[in-house]
Amino acid sequence: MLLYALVAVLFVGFVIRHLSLRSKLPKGTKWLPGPKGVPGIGRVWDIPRAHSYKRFKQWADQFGPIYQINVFGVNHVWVSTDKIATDLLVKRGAIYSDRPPINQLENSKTAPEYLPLLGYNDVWKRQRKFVTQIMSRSARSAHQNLPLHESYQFLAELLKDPQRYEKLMEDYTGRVISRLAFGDVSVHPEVAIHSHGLLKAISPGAHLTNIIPALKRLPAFISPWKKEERARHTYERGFFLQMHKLVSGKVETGTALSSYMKTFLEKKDDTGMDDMEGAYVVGMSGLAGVLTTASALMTYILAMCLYPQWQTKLQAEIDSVCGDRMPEPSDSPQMPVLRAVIKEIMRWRPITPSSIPHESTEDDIYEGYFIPKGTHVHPSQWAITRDEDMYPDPEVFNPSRWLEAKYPSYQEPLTQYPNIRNFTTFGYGRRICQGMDLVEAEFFVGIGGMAWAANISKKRDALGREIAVPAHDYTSLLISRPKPFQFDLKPRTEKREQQVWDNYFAAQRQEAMSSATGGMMAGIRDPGFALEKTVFSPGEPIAAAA
Ligand code: HEM
Repeated sequence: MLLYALVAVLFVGFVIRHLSLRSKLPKGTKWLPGPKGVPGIGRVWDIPRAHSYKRFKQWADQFGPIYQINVFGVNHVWVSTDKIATDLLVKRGAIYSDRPPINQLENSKTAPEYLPLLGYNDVWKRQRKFVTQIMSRSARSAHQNLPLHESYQFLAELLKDPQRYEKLMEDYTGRVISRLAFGDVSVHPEVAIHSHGLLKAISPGAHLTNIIPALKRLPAFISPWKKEERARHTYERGFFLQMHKLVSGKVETGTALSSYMKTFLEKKDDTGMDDMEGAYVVGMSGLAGVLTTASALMTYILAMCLYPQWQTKLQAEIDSVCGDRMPEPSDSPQMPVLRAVIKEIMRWRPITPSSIPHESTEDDIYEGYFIPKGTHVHPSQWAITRDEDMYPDPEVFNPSRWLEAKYPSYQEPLTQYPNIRNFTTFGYGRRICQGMDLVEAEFFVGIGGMAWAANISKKRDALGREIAVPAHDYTSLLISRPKPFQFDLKPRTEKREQQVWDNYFAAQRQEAMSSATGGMMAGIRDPGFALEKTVFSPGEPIAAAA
């Protein structure tokens, strides 16, 4: 009975909100086109929980590159070209940089916790400033070698056990970010656990609260969502605090490795943040860096199964530029094909296809259309990367579109372009992703390394027939990835396999030596990692070096 009364009150609330929104159209302006709905709930029944971005793209095809839709009393604007997204979110960034609330979380806009989810307020400003500083410091420092260092272990593990690719990719990106954030590689499994927890909490498709905002007002004792969120949050908070304590202890004894947390502790007075906020902003950087980057590595395998000609072209470039060795970041200007494959992966299968919405803080008029304050603006990555004027035959994985002048997306010089910086899939304006430099380095050696080391192809069944690989069977959380599929991954040659292992053992030796001298890699050995070589006898290169 209580529940029915609540639902009735909420419904009336929606209708009133809907009608008051409709009545405020300024003179001489019009509403954006869009699918019509029922007062109060809008068009909610027509939005699927899985892959809703495909429905939003269909509506873009019908109503144009900018349209609006009401969902539970909130005005949503969907943008499907890079130009309109830039006009609104970059050029008018002063009024389009707020975030909508995430209803599953408590106070996501104001609590000094998750930087990407904060409103456009002073908490966001100080956190963003701090992250800009640590990211640019770390990009300039020796930390940029970490992806290369970690890629050696990643490739060795992948050759040994390719079907564990999802876990191995998360391990790779998790190790890099755990070293950067905490100077401690051993915590990467826990960083991954918290990344999955937060991803589920903020994904529209995972919790009804994120679709029906009013459910947030249900008292805790009848809300399973609140119970789940409190448990998740307490667990995560404990981890961030534990990392803060651990690094503080090491700073005091002079044994802390360089890390975002160490920088925070040293510069705390300048940051305007207290310990809890500092622990969160560092921890959040860690969580942002695991699942996003790993998703694109998974798409690389899928793309190579479906478009093997690009593996051949990529390997030809690698062999001609690098000879026998693995690609390294300094090879980048000579490797446009590798950069084009990376960029095409991000275009073909955007990692956050539904996009991360901005919220407007003032009424606005765009080309005669009225966009009221409080509108949730979605720069639809799925649609923008399928804009046929910019990307002809958008469903085809075609890195040539970045390499040949006949394509609209082509840019010169090829020593510099294509690159992924500021690409639509990293968002827009004042809220653009802060991890782009790191991601670029991780992709270059992670994807370049896979192409250098291994041949990927469709798997064959016992009768020698190829097992089909679905071109788009992706998960439906905010960060999307291909659902597990079967493939074959084999070393390109025996010699290459040997080199993968040699690189791996050399990296281990470097860590051991660095550890002994207290250098940058000191203490970064992963205590949980015990990789055994399958083809060559384990430990051989280490013994040879000793
Ligand atoms: C391929 C990997 C990644 C993708 C596709 C990605 C994508 C995005 C997107 C779409 C946004 C929202 C932008 C907007 O609102 O307009 C964002 C924000 C953010 N990203 Fe990334 N990201 C990636 C990796 C990373 C990494 C590795 C880090 C850090 C180590 C990171 C840190 C952040 C932060 C801190 C924000 C919040 C910025 C703000 O709200 O002011 N991201 N990212």
